[in-house]
This record gives sequence, C-alpha cells and structure tokens, in this order.
Amino acid sequence: MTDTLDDLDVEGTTVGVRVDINSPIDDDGSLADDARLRAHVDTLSELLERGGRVAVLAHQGRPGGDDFVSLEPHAERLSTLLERPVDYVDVTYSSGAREAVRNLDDGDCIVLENTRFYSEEYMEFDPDAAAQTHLVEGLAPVLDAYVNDAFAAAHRSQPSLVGFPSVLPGYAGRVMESELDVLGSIEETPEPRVYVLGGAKVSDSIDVAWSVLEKGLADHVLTAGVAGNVFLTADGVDLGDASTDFIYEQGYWDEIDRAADLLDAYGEQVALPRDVAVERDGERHELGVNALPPADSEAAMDIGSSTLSYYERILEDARTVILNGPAGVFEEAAFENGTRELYNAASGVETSIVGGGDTASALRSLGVEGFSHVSTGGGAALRMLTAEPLPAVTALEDGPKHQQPADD
Ligand SMILES: Nc1ncnc2c1ncn2[C@@H]1O[C@H](COP(=O)(O)OP(=O)(O)O)[C@@H](O)[C@H]1O
Ligand SMILES: O=C(OP(=O)(O)O)[C@H](O)COP(=O)(O)O
Repeated sequence: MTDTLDDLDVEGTTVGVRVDINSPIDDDGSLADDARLRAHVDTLSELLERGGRVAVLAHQGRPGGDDFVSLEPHAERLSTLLERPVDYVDVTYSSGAREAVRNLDDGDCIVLENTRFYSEEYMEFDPDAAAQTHLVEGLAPVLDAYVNDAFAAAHRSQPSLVGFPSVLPGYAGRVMESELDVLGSIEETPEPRVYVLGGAKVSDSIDVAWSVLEKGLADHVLTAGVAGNVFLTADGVDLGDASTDFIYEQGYWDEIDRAADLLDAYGEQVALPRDVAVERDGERHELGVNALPPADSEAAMDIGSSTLSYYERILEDARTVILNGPAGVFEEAAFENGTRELYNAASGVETSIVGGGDTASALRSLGVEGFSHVSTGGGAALRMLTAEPLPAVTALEDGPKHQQPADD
C-alpha cells in the first residue's frame, strides 16, 4: 500500500502534485469539459488548506494533436474551482520554473506548463532512468515531496509519473487512493463478466482484450468504436477507403494483425459489430457488414441497431460490465445513438464500472447515469481491471531509491 496524504506533514512543505487534467479542448483552445479538474479539487484544497506550497504538474493531449495545448486555461479554471489565485507558469523545469516554485508561500498554488511540451515526457522509462531525466533533475531539487493524484495516467511510465517518486518521498492523492480502493479487486466482482472496448486507443484496447481473455477474467469482449472497426478489418470485412485510411493515419495498421491473432485464439468470446452507421446524403445510414464496403467517402462512425441488440442480449446476462470508450463519434448527433444505448444497457448491469476521459464526457453529454463506479481513468482503469500493476503506483509503493538532486 502506498502512503497517502494522511502520512504527509503538509504545512510549509513544497509539494509537486501530478494530476490528470487532460481534457477535451474546443476549437478556440478553451476547455470543453472540466470534470477531470473538478476531480482533483479535494486533493489540492486539502494540501493548500493544510499549508502546503503546491506546484501542479500535468499533461494535456499528445504531440501533433489539436488538443496538445498549454495549461493556461486549466490554471484559470482551477483558480475558479479552488476559489483562490492559481498562477500559470509557462515553463516546467527550467530555472524560471524553479524560481516560481521557490517563491511559493504556504497555501499558494501554481500550474507548471504541459509536461509533454518536453519530448522526454512522451517516452516510457523505468523509474531509475526516469530519475535522470531533465524534468526530474531540473524540478526535484526545489520540491520536498511528490503527490501522485493522476490515476488516469498511472499506466504510463513517464518521468513525471515514475521519476519523481524515485528521488522524493511519494504519496497517493485522494483520487488515486479512492480509485485504487474501488478498482483493486476485480477478481471479486460477480460473473459473467463482460468487457466493452470502444473508443480510439486501439492498441490499449487490444492489450486489455488479450490480458483479460488469457487470464480468464472476461466471459465476453464486445468491440465498438475505432477498436470495433479494426477488429472488423482483421476479420476480413472491407470497411471502405475512409475508415481504412483513418486506421492507417492513426498508426493502427499493425493492430489489425494483433486483432486477427486474438480472433484466432479467442474468437468465440470476442463480439464484433454486425452493422455500422455512415453519413449518406447528410444523414445517418446503417449498413450490415454484408453490405460493406460503403462508398469511398463514407466512414464507419458508429455501431448500428443490429449490433446494439446483439450486445444488449449479452449484457442482459452479465453480472459485471467494465466499459471504456465511446461506441462511435458521439460528438456528432447523428452518431451518438450507439454510445448512448450501449451505455444505457451497461449501466443496468449489477456491477458496472466505466472509465475514460471521453467516456465520462459522453456520459454527461448523453445524460446516462446509474453506473456503480465512474473512474477518472480509461486505459488506467482497464489496466488495473486486468489485474496488471500500474507503473506509477508501483513507483510510489517502491519509494525513493536515489538521492534527491541538489538545488543550485
Ligand atoms: N468509429 C469511430 N471513428 C472515429 N472516431 C471514433 C469512432 N468511435 C469513437 N471514436 C472517437 O473515440 C474518441 C474517444 O476515444 P478514447 O480517447 O479512446 O476514449 P476515452 O478517453 O474514454 O478512453 C472520441 O473522440 C470518439 O469520437
Ligand atoms: O486521457 C487519458 O487516458 P484515457 O483516455 O485512457 O482516459 C490520460 O490522460 C492518459 O493520456 P494518454 O493516453 O495520452 O497517455
């Protein structure tokens, strides 16, 4: 078990707090949803009220994406949520960042720049190597302690997640603590157990599918979203140029082979979409897989109604469902139906666990309620629910193994 905020003597302590406030971003660069910021309010308020000096560390988006933006809007929103000034600092570990951290008084909070603006933070390291990255060597000298509240990123072994606890005393924040508590006992949930894997992070979904099927944790895996499209392609279905190009562009071409291997090994337990929805003449149009491919410009944007009935029947017999990722492009009204109806069916299962940034935002925008647990994490929750260790949690549990780098 990791130490928590109960074990930290906070007053006067300068704490680097890693949060996951990776959020959907509007076209004008503003936050489209602040749920992940609200989730961390308890941890941050507690640290500040107990007299801590808080430097927030976080990532936003992935290099090259439209949502790969600065954390300035996040700092502004945190200031509103925490009801106190929260300054944004446009650097993360340079001398300017160290200066800003040194200037903190008890009860002050700053947000340092997007950790992924530095290339090391988008690589995976073991904790020893992460301890020697520029980020950790640059910032750790001015911190007394490290709090990890970023459960949603805990499946990544990036420097801000595994490097700091190698050189500083580390503690789980309140979000981390409660997620580990709820999600730590998947083997105890009732069977039959069904995993629903949708969304766009196809390699994560295939990793999870392999793991839960190999370990006998899943009775069924239902595929949807881009993951469903990759499985259909692996099964020999021609989804047409638009979807196939999209799979290429996202770099998921190798995943088709992995999905095919999975179907060879566990085909009877993996359910594939039976129909898809495309846009035709400006409207939603459903096509059975036998009627594919669609016209060149028509992408598979949602699962269709036959798939929904098929998946609903499997969910009726389930006693536990674990769901991550939307079933389609729920952001567009014509393609929200699959996600809304699949989520509604899942929320009626006795034990229903759902996670993911976009998933949580879909739940809210589509008004679906009733899940047993809505996790702040998608990939992290799934990894945990496969009973695999999360590198960032392991690093916290292992504690510091290296000397804290000296301040200049
Ligand atoms: N068929 C599809 N084609 C393109 N994008 C899709 C499709 N289905 C779902 N998506 C997209 O997947 C994204 C969410 O996926 P992901 O990030 O994996 O979810 P989460 O954040 O919940 O883990 C959404 O932006 C949604 O539009
Ligand atoms: O949004 C996140 O994960 P999720 O989409 O699995 O919920 C986390 O912020 C991790 O981001 P990443 O998947 O770009 O490493």
